[in-house]
Amino acid sequence: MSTPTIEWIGGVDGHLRLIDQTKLPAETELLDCETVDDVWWAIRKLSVRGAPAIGVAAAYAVVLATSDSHESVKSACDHLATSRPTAVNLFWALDRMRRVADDADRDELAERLLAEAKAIHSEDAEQCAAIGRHGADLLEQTLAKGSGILTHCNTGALATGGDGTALAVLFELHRRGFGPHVYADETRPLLQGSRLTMWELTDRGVKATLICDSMAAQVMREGRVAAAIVGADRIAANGDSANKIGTYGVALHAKAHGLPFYVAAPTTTFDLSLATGAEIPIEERAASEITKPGGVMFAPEGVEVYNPAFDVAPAELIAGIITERGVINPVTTDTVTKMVAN
Ligand SMILES: CSC[C@H]1O[C@H](OP(=O)(O)O)[C@H](O)[C@@H]1O
Repeated sequence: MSTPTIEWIGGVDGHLRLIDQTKLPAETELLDCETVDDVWWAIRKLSVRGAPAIGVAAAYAVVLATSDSHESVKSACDHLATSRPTAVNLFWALDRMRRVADDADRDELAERLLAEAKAIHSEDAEQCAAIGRHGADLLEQTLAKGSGILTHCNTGALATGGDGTALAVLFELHRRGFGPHVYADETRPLLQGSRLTMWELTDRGVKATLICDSMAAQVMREGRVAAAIVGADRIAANGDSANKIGTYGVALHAKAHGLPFYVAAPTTTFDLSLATGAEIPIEERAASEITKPGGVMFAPEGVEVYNPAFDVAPAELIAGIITERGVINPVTTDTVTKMVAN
């Protein structure tokens, strides 16, 4: 992927440039965000999406506020926090920006904010690389070369400030000559798997097969995959992990077929203030994403719709959580806290 998912253009008076992911794979359209609200809408519409990428984009958005006043920075952070509720990286990144603003004098505010946003971005890229290495080490030890590995949604460069989380592991396995065969769930209703993951895997030359979400159990039953690996949007202190809707089903299917189910996420995706996944806020999105995607009528007008964007895989279904610091296994409050707490 030659075009960066997220790029700051210019200096403190610059702007944020994003790939508009709602237009992929048909076209690679760039979105130039000049205001905080431009980024708010980009996050809300999933022009930029994926827990780490949302955090990085929000950090840069704070720089777009009229950053010569602390009050404008505070209101920008408060506004951005209302864009989407589940990915904890958004709130973690905004808190980091608030702390810098609190510590900065007025005449250095803009420079300090831009430096912090760039640091959040580069740190995420390093975390992605480390997750890729730790995950590839683990799967090389536990799976036969050339194994099929199932994944759900999109967790690559499009979802992060670097090479991805679960996809970073698959990219690293590919680089090492392990030859993974990736089975990618299309991931209804917004099709991040078919539109984005297949785009990224194809671009990198990774062997990949697209399946409907409803096919995951059969693919496992036929022995086509030896494991599943997914990302996360918020992980509670006991290891319960919120991720794209359908992930809980993948975890249950993996358990039923005796296959390991892994989660890959940076420590910035953990929320130790929540004891269990029951407390994770789950975003509900518009009915039209199901009934009229792209304006095409898929259901009668006015039907009742339930559209949660995420679900929670309980820790007991997770074989290991791959972080930039190493693998959490077994997944318990004790092991999570030991790995994640600073
Ligand atoms: C690397 S985190 C990616 C994570 O975010 C996705 O959700 P969305 O596309 O709605 O932002 C999905 O849960 C992925 O696993």
